[in-house]
Amino acid sequence: FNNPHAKHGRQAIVHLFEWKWNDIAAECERFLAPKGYAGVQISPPTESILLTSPWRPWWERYQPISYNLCSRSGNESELRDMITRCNNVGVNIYVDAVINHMCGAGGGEGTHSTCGTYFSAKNRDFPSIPFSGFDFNEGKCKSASGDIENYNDINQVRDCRLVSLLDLALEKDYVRGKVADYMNNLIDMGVAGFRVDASKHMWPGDLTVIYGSLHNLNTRWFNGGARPFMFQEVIDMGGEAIQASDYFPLGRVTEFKYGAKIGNVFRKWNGEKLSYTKNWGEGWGFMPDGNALVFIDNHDNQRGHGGGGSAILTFWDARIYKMAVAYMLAHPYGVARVMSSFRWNRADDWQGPPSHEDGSTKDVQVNADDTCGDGWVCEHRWRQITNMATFRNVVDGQPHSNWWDNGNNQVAFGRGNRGFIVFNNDDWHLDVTLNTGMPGGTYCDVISGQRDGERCTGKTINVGDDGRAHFKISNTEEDPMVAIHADSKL
Ligand SMILES: O=C(/C=C/c1ccc(O)c(O)c1)N[C@@H](Cc1ccc(O)cc1)C(=O)NCCCOc1c(-c2ccc(O)c(O)c2)oc2cc(O)cc(O)c2c1=O
Ligand SMILES: [Ca+2]
Repeated sequence: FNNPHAKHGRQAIVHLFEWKWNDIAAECERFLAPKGYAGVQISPPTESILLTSPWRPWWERYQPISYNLCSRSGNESELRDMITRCNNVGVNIYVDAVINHMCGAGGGEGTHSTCGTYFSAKNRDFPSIPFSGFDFNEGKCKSASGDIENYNDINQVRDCRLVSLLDLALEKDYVRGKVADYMNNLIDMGVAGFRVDASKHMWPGDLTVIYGSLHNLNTRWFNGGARPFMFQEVIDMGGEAIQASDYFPLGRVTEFKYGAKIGNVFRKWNGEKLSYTKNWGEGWGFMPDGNALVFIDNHDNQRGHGGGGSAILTFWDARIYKMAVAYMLAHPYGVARVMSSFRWNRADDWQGPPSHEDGSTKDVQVNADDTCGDGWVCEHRWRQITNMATFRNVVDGQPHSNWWDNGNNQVAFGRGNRGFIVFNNDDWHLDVTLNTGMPGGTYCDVISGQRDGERCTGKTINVGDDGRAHFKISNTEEDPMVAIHADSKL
């Protein structure tokens, strides 16, 4: 369950948060495949409650009311079409699976759902699946309110309602069967795996049984016997009864400490310095490399709450955000996920995706310069990030090597003989000759530009036969970093 089944040596996953299926399909063909992204994490594809107060918040999709594949992003046939088109160009699809709960207990009853299916929250009645009152944990939860009140009581965290969300009784064969049917339907369509939402709130034993009943991946696109890639969302910043390691036997786990620490390092908060990251990875207390799914920000903590607090870097802090994403993509630790966001009014962090008056999601607008518009941020399309996704592919398998630092916030490191990156996060010039470990030759910097035939559109770096090169990076540059790799050599 730890293998993303990436194709053609591709490495990075992109979370196309709230994108419609038709836009994702187009993006796979026109951008993600050509640029070498490995796959896409898509928003929950199931029918959810339809909330109007506040107006269509992004988190309504995390309140399922049926397993009909009909949502803000499109219907079942659009989903099938997108999965097929992305798979056909070697871009995998990973589904955000919300299987811990249904909608909030106060969700009311009726057909206020994304596809008009009837449900009743107060009667815990979801006839489309069907789930009835017997299929929820009401009786099992021992807290006074029925909601989780104490995060150090592991029984409450698993068996009580997370912020009033109706909690599924996943120890029941019937419920396990319905959840597995939902996931197997998607596997048979061709998805490569799942991001499992709110995993902290489900017993590992129940998840073990559910994952055990999942089909192998569709052999139209994957090798026989391929098991779905599973990565569990577990917000573990330390200090709670539940540990990320409880979920290691189930697949990869989100490492929330990664984004929190790297945010402090690049913001230079709490005395952190870039030169301290010489032993980045397990040396910083993160989970073992083979268990980790890493990211700078995610859909929840980019809004300032969730795992990581105010240190989390986002597209709002563009200059140091690009440095942190570049660092993540250059470093060998973990499976890397790049966030792709939409803009919202900072005071209204509940806001959903760019949409029309009727609440329907707007198409993604792609500009002539390959950036996005109309509220879509498309961080994954920013040249510095895209080129570093390519860097990660080119250096795959090469060890972290040739570390240098100035004892403060200027550092450099290589990946064997296939890549090298230099950062200047100090308030003064960087001007130094370093051993890159790379073959002599002329290389294009892939941050300020890239190789275009026999010329560089950005900076040019000359590496001597001794592997040494001279780097000059002013602290006032737009992007105070330089990266070269085997495929950017003239
Ligand atoms: O802010 C939010 C939504 C956050 C959210 C949504 C999806 C996620 O995957 C996630 O990690 C967070 N939701 C708002 C509004 C809200 C939504 C539903 C509800 O019943 C009550 C309120 C909010 O203020 N939520 C309370 C704080 C965030 O508490 C939530 C967490 C959560 C937060 C911290 C933890 O350590 C943790 O283990 C779980 O997970 C969710 C998972 C869901 O599938 C749906 C949710 O509503 C939530 C969720 O509310
Ligand atoms: Ca639960």
